[in-house]
Amino acid sequence: IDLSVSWLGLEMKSPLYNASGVMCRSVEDLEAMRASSAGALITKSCTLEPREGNPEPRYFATKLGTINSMGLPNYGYQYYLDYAQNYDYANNKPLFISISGMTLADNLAIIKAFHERELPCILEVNLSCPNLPGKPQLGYDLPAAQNALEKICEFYDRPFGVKLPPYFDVSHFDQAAEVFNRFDLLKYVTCINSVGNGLVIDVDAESVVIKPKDGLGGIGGDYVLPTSLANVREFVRRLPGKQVVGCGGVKSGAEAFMHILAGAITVQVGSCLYEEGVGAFDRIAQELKDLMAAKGYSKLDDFRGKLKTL
Ligand SMILES: O=C(O)c1[nH]c(=O)[nH]c(=O)c1I
Repeated sequence: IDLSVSWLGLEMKSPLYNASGVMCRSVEDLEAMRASSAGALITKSCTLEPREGNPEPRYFATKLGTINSMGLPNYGYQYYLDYAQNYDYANNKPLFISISGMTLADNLAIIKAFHERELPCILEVNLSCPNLPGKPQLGYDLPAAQNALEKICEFYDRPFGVKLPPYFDVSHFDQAAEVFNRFDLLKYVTCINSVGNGLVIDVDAESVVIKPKDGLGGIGGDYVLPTSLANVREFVRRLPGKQVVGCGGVKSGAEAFMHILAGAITVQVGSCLYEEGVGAFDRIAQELKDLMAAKGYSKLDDFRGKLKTL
């Protein structure tokens, strides 16, 4: 059974890697990801300056998934640029860099800094952080997203990706795809980021479970699987010549299989990785292999994008 993926001029031994934000803020985290059986690794979204993030508690897990309002805690883009400059690309799995500047100017400055160094890492522009009080996310302001992509593509001349929020209306899939199809160098989209501004309530305490935003936070885990699968399938249909990375609700081989069946080129693990640790990559990969063997598939292309309709 072959789980390898070739895309963006990269080779991955496994389609599985971390969702940005999970196990990727510190060098220790990134080194744990690099040492794991994940096929790639992506850094925590970074800003121009280091950020503490929101007050704690800012993350909480339930039986069905997670809620977070981290508030973009990160060590600042230079920390990740240093990691990217010292990374041994020839002998390691692919490295992705997530960027989530607080302003367009910040985003452009960070991207310029990476561009100048002509590193093999792939940039992923986060259009969808839902947890910055008072800051609407670009993913839900398509004219602003288009403007940002235009400004980036004025100078950035290498393949890159974007991290998208979930969309829920078919007209939004159409409108978003119309924007993304304008940019040839935008080679992939990652669907989805957390489902924004959910509210988890603790009945015993009669209280919310996280401090920021009076308890509102991005939802991940089992809660979001149908939404993430829909976003993958709808964007695969609408973005010819681009790839879609599946993210949301992956906790076993079955969900990884679903995402690939829906058309995903690779599959990210967030909530499950946060709760289980890097062993999740070995377990999920084995479960995926077992499922493929039972179905008579020997490689991912045997079933990728072949979801049947009725
Ligand atoms: O609160 C966060 O740091 C965060 N949390 C998320 O669930 N998605 C994001 O893109 C971000 I930047």
